[in-house]
Amino acid sequence: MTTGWGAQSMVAPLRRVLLVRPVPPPNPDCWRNFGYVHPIDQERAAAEHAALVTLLEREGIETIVVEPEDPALQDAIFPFDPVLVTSAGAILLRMGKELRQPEVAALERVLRDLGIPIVGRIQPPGTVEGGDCLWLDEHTLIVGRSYRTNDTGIAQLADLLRPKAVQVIAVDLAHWHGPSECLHLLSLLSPVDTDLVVAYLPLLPVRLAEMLVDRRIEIITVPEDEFATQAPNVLALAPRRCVILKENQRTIAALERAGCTVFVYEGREISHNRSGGPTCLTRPLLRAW
Ligand SMILES: NC(=O)NCCC[C@H](N)C(=O)O
Repeated sequence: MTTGWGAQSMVAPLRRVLLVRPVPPPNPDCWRNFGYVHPIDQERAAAEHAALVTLLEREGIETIVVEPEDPALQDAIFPFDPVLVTSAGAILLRMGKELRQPEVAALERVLRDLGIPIVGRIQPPGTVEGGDCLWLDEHTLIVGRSYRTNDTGIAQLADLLRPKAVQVIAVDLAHWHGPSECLHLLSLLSPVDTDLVVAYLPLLPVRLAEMLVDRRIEIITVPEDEFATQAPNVLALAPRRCVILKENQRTIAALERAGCTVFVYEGREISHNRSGGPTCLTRPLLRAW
């Protein structure tokens, strides 16, 4: 078993990762409250999730897989969002989507059991979701100001990270389809190497697009039709070794042309129905070179 924690990178080799199994829904109609696309097929969700865990384990990554006790936590399968893991320990975030707020306490218990120190937490009225947090390098965290992540939350996060020599840079996200739909910064972009990202350019904040150019980071652009199937949400297992939803064929081909080894998974239930890709389905606990 690996020990340690710290993941101030999106691309350093993934050593240890947390996943949360889909818990059977409390009633057949709950998908509507969560804003899902269609009713939940629990059997399929469980099978897709298990296949993703197997994929990661085959790559030699230590997986920690937990299941929530509370059936109301349907979105808990996205453990990327309630917590940020720094080299010093975990920062508990505060969810902008109210139905997801109890996930933070549930993950806090898991982290404590794993012996990972809690080094800070976002307090009300602040909100920050992990999906809006992007490590550009270990000293630079880009945070999307979205319907889920507010100014107070970003200011608190900056205060927590400043003593750890991390600069927080906020970028505004667009309205897109409004607050009822989930649009995180990581819905728009994923790093796959220190000098390569996959991104849907039309919605990318200009400040971030300019930072990529300044840093000479190459951009693989996601085509219009693959934005809908979450092609910009790609999980790097290591530089140029990544996981993406299988239907994104043109983005996969572009990644391969750029020298990436690409692993695919099926996510009709765990990703498309619930609007979250492989980054959201995993919470890296340790990334280390
Ligand atoms: N980081 C992510 O983009 N997470 C996806 C979360 C989707 C979930 N249904 C939500 O609305 O929060």
